[in-house]
Amino acid sequence: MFILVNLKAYPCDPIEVATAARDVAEASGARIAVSPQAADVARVAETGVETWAQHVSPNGHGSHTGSTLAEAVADNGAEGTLINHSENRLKLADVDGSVRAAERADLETIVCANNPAQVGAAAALGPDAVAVEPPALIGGDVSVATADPGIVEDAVAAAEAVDPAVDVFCGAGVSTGEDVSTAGDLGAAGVLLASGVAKADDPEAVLEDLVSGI
Ligand SMILES: O=C(CO)COP(=O)(O)O
Repeated sequence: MFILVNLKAYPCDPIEVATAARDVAEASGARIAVSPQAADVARVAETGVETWAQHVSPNGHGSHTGSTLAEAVADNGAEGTLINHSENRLKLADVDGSVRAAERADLETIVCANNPAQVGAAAALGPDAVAVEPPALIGGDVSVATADPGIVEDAVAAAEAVDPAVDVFCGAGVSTGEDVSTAGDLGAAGVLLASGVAKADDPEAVLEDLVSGI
């Protein structure tokens, strides 16, 4: 199970979380990545933790003010990127463009989706993985795998029907090792989470609990 910690725009210290994630990954052998804001990608990557962007633009170099180029985040140490997070939704053509831009920059890709139908559409675009995150459960206390196990199973089936090579992640409300374990039992290859770590008083303790469920 891959654990990806999305720091969103939370007011946490990205270096504290990155350092904790690096240490827990090294000690446990688990794959843990941290996804900071674009401005923090370089210094998070410098800690040695696997670093992901939260978004990349569909365009390449040129007259595109406000872009987050896949090439730029890759040059600054990112190894992958989220695309189409529920809080940063794109048009279908731009999801495709962002996946292609990430591929050109050798970034791994996870395309987020709200429901199994969108998972199928996202899988058709050929990312490395898709993630189902029901918006109503994001930021809540109950894990998607507990609150709505059927949505995870249906997402796994939807991706499998389109492209069995595309992994399926789930996210929303994940905060414990038991949540990780339950997600794995439903067929998820990993979890996305944010508030459980970004808002924690002791992010390292939360991460240690999370990897206990792998
Ligand atoms: O959106 C999420 C991860 O990308 C999930 O957020 P929470 O873990 O805060 O529910």
